[in-house]
Amino acid sequence: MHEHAQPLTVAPVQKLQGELAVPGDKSISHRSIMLGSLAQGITRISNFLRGEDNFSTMKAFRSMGVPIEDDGQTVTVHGVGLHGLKEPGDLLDCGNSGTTIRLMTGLLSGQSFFSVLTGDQYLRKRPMKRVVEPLARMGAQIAGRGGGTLAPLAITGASLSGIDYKSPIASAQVKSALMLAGLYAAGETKVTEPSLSRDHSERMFRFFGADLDAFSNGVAVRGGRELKGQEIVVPGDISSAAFFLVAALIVPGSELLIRNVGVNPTRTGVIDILKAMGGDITLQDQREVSGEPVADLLVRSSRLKGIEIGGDLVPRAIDEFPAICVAAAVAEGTTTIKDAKELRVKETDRIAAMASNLRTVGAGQIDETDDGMIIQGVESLSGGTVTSCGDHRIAMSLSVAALVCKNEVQIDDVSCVATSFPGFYELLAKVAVR
Ligand SMILES: O=C(O)C1=C[C@@H](OP(=O)(O)O)[C@@H](O)[C@H](O)C1
Ligand SMILES: C=C(OP(=O)(O)O)C(=O)O
Repeated sequence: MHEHAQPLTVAPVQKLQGELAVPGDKSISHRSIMLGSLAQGITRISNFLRGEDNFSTMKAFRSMGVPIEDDGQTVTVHGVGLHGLKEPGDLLDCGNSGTTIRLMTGLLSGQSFFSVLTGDQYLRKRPMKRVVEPLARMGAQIAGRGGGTLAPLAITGASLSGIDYKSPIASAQVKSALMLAGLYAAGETKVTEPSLSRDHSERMFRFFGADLDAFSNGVAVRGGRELKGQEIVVPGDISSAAFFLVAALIVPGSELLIRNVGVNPTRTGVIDILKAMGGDITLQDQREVSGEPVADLLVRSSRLKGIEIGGDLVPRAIDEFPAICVAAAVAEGTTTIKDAKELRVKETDRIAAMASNLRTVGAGQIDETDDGMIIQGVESLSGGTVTSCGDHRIAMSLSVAALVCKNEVQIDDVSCVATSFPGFYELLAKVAVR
């Protein structure tokens, strides 16, 4: 929980109607600051996500001597070149952001200085061995709590050599950490994944002129080539749009047009899943912006049915499972989620958090498994007092569930929503008919 907990009561709605645009993509916003900082020349970023996680990344680069301005419209990064970062004078605090700490661990491994990465109480519990271990094989010198598996992580810059890494998990954070280290490594750094995770790093590396090959299940980066500053327009975050997709599907009589959403195929698992459940979602005006596919999403309320979700779909929808659980809770029949063990090591254990909170608001039978859960849908939910567990996606998912509860839902702390979706409740109020 944040220092100042912000409890909130969410009441049911009649329906959702209208148009909205969700804020910029979190993953792409992080990467635009990182590559912009390492590039030569200026990078201008519009629709940058002004969420706490991205501010953590911004602050870290500022404290390594990168001038970054934000006039409220455009973020301007004055790149210092591949070898222009300066030793930070203090700890780099990554706050709640797994993406910041894991990508920075890779990036900092190949610098010529010492740095220490830490984060909040949740981040300091999340597994770091997944990046520390392959980076150590490249020659990185990283020490940390728990035998180097937990933050804070202390990194002594070292000279790195490329490796051919077969990652046991489909994780864009692991892949991207090695890609960033690869920019500084001798030879080629290759990462193969069990199934392709989000490929924003691959796309942005190419956009900035890095030397890389992307293939169906991974990427190879060759270091040394300077990057060039770019103009980046960040698409809306499909992970944020997901809350409105689920909300409009489950509240009868709703219709929403969500404009300007990133629909990179490595991220559209949530659309595939909701459509397979019977959801009426249409992609309109598909286009490409800064090397990323974008569309407007039209969603109409639908009678959903339970399905089985597993395999390659899971990494393509990893952050949307809390919202998908809400859809499953009011769908007809059984939804089975498997191959999703990664959900247990996010900001909180998202399997346990959703199972227990949904039970509290009157969901049907929910059984947790090691790598997922089995949810029996019910006609309607009742309401009650739930906990966000300090996790932004849990807070927003429970807020969506509240829209179809018979009674109000009290959430203990929604301050965490600012991590990825500042303005979420204002947008919800804008399209809610009460
Ligand atoms: O690379 C990224 O920007 C992200 C990768 C995913 O994490 P993993 O790499 O741990 O799957 C995702 O859950 C996270 O929100 C953002
Ligand atoms: C898991 C998430 O982010 P991170 O790993 O960057 O903390 C998320 O945003 O749902």
